[in-house]
Amino acid sequence: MSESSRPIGVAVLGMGNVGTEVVRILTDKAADLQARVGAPLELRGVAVRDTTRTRDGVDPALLTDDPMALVQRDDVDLVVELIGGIKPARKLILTALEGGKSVVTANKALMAEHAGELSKAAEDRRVDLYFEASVAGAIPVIRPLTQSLAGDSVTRVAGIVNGTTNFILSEMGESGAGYGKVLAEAGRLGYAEADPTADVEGYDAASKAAILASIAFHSRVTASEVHREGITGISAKDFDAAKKFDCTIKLLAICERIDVDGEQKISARVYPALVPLDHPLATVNGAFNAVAVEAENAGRLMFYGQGAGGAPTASAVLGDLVMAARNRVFDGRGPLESTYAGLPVASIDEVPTRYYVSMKVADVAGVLHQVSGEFAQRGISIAAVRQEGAGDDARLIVVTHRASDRAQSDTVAALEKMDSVLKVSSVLRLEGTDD
Ligand SMILES: NC(=O)c1ccc[n+]([C@@H]2O[C@H](COP(=O)([O-])OP(=O)(O)OC[C@H]3O[C@@H](n4cnc5c(N)ncnc54)[C@H](O)[C@@H]3O)[C@@H](O)[C@H]2O)c1
Ligand SMILES: N[C@@H](CCO)C(=O)O
Ligand code: NA
Repeated sequence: MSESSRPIGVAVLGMGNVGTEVVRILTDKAADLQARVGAPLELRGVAVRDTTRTRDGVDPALLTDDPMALVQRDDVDLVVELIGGIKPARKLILTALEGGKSVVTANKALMAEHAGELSKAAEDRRVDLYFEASVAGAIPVIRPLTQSLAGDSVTRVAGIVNGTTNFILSEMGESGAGYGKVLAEAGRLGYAEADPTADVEGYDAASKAAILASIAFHSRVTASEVHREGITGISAKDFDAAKKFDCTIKLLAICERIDVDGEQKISARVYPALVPLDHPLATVNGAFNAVAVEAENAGRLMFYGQGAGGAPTASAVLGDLVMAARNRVFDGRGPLESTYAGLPVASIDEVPTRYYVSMKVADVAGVLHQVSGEFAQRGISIAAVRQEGAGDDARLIVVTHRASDRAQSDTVAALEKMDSVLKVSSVLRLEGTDD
């Protein structure tokens, strides 16, 4: 062995759903990993909250409740951060990078807010910062975007990037199962975040959208710039309504380059939307994720697989770990952060969307005319109207063609004020269609 194939010291921070699987694979596959890296990966320590708890297959001597001391050890070359959240993860990663150690993380919340600071620290010390596991678990999306498509121009990245909400929506759509029960099951299966509000309110998907938009469009987009709506307002009634239009409901993350009055902007948005049953995303169920990428020369690419869960996510972490370790051995480096395009983020108001509006109306002559008049006044063309029920149960469902989201939401606000519209019961956007 050459001098460069000295063992690579690895520190793992956090031993929850993902950390446990990473440690297992590091141990079980040590020989294969060594062959792929060109040097042995040696686990120097595992930071946990409770060092007194025994953990299968882990030497208790490796456990520590002082992650900062572990990160600073001279014999640690690579740090794998799997604690999650901003504190203490940000400081630990910064310390590692500043100390000349490469970092692998699955932390989308952190990468979506602090990518600039962390990338700079990595560049200053010429070390790697990899985060494939932070978006869509096992599915390779970061590396295809930052490396395979580095010579193309990406126009759109869109799909299902949150396993927990997709699991909940799939169950609600198929069996009509109650929301709370399905969410608890998602937690038990290791899909949900430590605080599942991040999943169901769309924060997790918004973080992923920010990461995807940043790397796809060579700009910097943070989670707070992503328009975000969660799934807590979605009910069985919405699914019934969706079925009538041959659609299902999915929480989508959409990142696009759009033209706003001649200016190129980024639209990054997360919301539950109607998706036609014959669209590829409609059949992505459970904790599976799917990401469609459109690029000027490559055309359309689809990525599909397990977007959450300990072992699938650990697969992506290990992929990054092998890359970072090989770079140590062979003195290479992964791609740097690329933000040269510096595109601004569009407001949701500027984005062309399609709306589905279901309302309870007074069963009197002229209601349809009044309602369609509100859409027409704002230049919105109607694609379909359905009248259902009669008397106290008279309902009107309108599906529009594409128009600015501002015009659509203003129309809904106007409908809510009309005497003949008793209640706007459901408003959803419609995606996965051309018009
Ligand atoms: N679970 C998934 O499916 C999944 C998928 C992709 C990415 N991720 C990301 O991976 C990361 C970890 O997720 P997880 O599901 O394993 O979470 P988890 O809550 O199961 O694990 C986190 C672990 O970190 C430990 N911890 C907290 N503070 C600590 C500290 N100061 N020192 C040492 N340990 C500490 C906790 O005790 C816990 O065991 C998060 O950033 C998450 O967003 C998770
Ligand atoms: N909580 C996340 C984990 C994967 O990033 C999800 O459900 O998708
Ligand atoms: Na991934």
